[in-house]
Amino acid sequence: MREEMPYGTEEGEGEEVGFPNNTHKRLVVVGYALTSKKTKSFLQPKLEGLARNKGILFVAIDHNRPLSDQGPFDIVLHKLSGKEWRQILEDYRQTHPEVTVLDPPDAIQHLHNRQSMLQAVADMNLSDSYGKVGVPRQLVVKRDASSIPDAVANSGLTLPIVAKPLVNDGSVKSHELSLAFDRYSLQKLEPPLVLQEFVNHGGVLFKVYIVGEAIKVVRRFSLPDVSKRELSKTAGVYRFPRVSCAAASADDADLDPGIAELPPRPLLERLAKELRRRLGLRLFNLDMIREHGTRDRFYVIDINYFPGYGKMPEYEHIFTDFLLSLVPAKYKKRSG
Ligand SMILES: Nc1ncnc2c1ncn2[C@@H]1O[C@H](COP(=O)(O)OP(=O)(O)OP(=O)(O)O)[C@@H](O)[C@H]1O
Ligand SMILES: O=P(O)(O)O[C@H]1[C@H](OP(=O)(O)O)[C@@H](OP(=O)(O)O)[C@@H](O)[C@@H](O)[C@@H]1OP(=O)(O)O
Ligand SMILES: [Mg+2]
Ligand SMILES: [Mg+2]
Repeated sequence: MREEMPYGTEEGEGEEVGFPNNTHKRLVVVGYALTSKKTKSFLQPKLEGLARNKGILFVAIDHNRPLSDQGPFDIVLHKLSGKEWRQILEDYRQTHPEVTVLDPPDAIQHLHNRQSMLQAVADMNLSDSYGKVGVPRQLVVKRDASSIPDAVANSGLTLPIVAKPLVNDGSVKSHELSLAFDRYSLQKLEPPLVLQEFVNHGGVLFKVYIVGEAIKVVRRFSLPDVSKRELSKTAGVYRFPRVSCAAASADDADLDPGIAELPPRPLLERLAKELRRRLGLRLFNLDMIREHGTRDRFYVIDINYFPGYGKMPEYEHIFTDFLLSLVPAKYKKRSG
């Protein structure tokens, strides 16, 4: 914790800090290591402003200086790739057990492979009166693209198939997905790949954002359904752009209620709670779809670490409350 001057004496601290006069406050210091794109989308003025009012200060981590020489931090927030950075964080966690590192690098690493990413969902086998949550059937092809047609036939996977790079490291390439209408065309793609059954879902997906215990769901436009007729008439593999990320929100669209209805809250609560535990993560989102024609059959198709929270409604309130929930009560601003 950093000890601060009494309220009002520090330049630029403004009138909104809200600590009583003549008392010392302790700021919760959050060091962040994010790409410039992420910093821009996440650390928006409305977040920094609200955070400051609540006694939270965001400080950029300087990559040219040892982490231990910086801070002291209460929390380290990060989304950077690379082995070197992971090692720096692991060492820092060992030497600074009092600092909350969001999230542990090895837990994040688990999401860097599209096969292991969904394993926790498959293992859960979640099914209750609110619905059933699974993952689409999938097959991993490590090498040798020429083996794909036979592998697909033997696995019983049905077409169309979504081909996704096995490695999900945030690179542009790791988001280059294709939709294949016949199994022979898949030979054109470059393994390592995950081949996943395409599940018709009415062209709308649910982004389920998780911040600690908080959950927010939004609708996004997604790939349209593929009819049997269309499938029988089409061949080839088609690259498709980053639909879910680029697509406009589908929250205000005039949609078929059977497609647009959000997944039941109790189901999401259970799913999120269990995934937080199994993945050891507190900051992630899920892409979830409802099988078209069903009311309660859901699939998780993607999990992302530290996603675009800037697009989550009320993220600034949710995130600041979450950060405060991580520090001991004595540091929190007293209300009233
Ligand atoms: N099994 C599937 N069935 C139907 N549609 C799918 C399936 N898998 C992916 N999609 C569609 O393709 C989009 C991209 O897939 P996915 O979310 O796995 O990729 P990503 O590159 O990890 O995306 P993000 O930008 O969310 O990280 C999904 O948002 C959805 O529209
Ligand atoms: O671009 P945004 O900030 O919105 O966030 C996207 C984020 O990009 P960034 O972390 O590089 O910024 C992506 O991460 P990488 O796969 O590239 O690691 C991935 O998590 C997307 O799902 C996020 O979009 P969302 O799922 O929230 O729509
Ligand atoms: Mg996705
Ligand atoms: Mg993803």
